[in-house]
This record gives sequence, C-alpha cells and structure tokens, in this order.
Amino acid sequence: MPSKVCEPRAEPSLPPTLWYRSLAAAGLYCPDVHGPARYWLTVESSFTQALRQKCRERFHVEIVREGFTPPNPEEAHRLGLAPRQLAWVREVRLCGDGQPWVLARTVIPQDCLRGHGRILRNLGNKPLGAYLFSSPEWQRGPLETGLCKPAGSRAPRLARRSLFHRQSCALLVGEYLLPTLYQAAGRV
Ligand SMILES: C=C(O[C@@H]1C=C(C(=O)O)C=C[C@H]1O)C(=O)O
Repeated sequence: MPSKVCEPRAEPSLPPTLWYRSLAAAGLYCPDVHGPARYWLTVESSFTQALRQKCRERFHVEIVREGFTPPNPEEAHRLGLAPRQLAWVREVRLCGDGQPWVLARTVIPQDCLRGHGRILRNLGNKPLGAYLFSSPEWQRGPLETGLCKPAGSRAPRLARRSLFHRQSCALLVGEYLLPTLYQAAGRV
C-alpha cells in the first residue's frame, strides 16, 4: 500500500474543464483562446522556462498537495488507467514575482515512479519541467486546450495539458492559466 495517500479534498482547487485536442477546436466555443492566452496555450518548450522569462524578479513553485489518490475518471481514461487506480497526483502553484500565475496538476501513474522515475515523488519545490526536459527519455505529446467552467473572476478560464511518455508509461501534466498571468505577462 502506498505510504502517502492524499486526504479527501477539502475543496476542489481546479474547476471542471472540457478538453479539446486542438486550440482551433476549443476556439470554436471560446474565441478567448486566440487572445493574450494564445501564447501560453501553445508554448512547446518548458512552461517553467517561459514563465521564468516573464518574471522581473523570481519564479517559484508552491506545493498545494501531492500524494497517492485516484485520478478523476476523465484523467484515468486519458491515461488508460483502471477506474479508481491510485496515481501520484501533484498540484502546485507556479508563481512569478510572488504571485500565483498558473495552477498545475500532474497525474503520475505508479508505472512512471519505478526506477529513475521515483524522483517524481520527491520533487518538492523543484519544477517538474526541469526534470522532464532534462531527460531525453521523456517525450511530450501534443498539447490539448481546456475550457474551464467559470468559477469567479480569479479562477482559471483556460488551460492546457499534454501527456509525457517514457517507454510504455505516460504522465499527464495540466496547467490552468490564472488571470494574474495576463496582467503580468502583458507588462512591457
Ligand atoms: C512540465 C513542466 O513543469 C511545470 C512544473 C510543474 C510542477 O513543478 O509541478 C507542473 C507543470 C509545469 O508547468 C514545464 O515546465 O513545462
């Protein structure tokens, strides 16, 4: 039995999200994807690096929660997992100049944690991307675009996610854009 199982969620930290296999498809329902968010929804390199470049002072990662818990049914389906199969789930805030800019949720099946992948349970405040993009064995799949259910002016409305593959296993990285990202990133 895994050593650390997440407590049941006190409150949903991320809004329900409808995922589309392309930005164009999502844009048919929400033209905002073609606005200031487009750059962030389409960054192919490390998202962390893109955020760092937008910072004036510093970038840091805050852990919201992480541990073994069942992914939601849609995530399990996307990862090809059996319903209610435990995975290591990591939710963080990606902060620029002291402000949360992005909420990120990564679902890591237990297969990914074997061997060198065990580091994924011990990232702490180190950005996941620093590991994934430094390991040639991890390959990113196509970016998907998410439309979040409206949940207030400070909640994310747009998101992106992609699978990262290593041999026969894959993990799912989701990034939910907060309005503060546009206010900051729009700085000249
Ligand atoms: C995958 C990346 O890692 C980033 C860092 C994360 C973390 O530390 O949990 C989660 C999502 C990403 O935005 C990246 O930088 O592209």
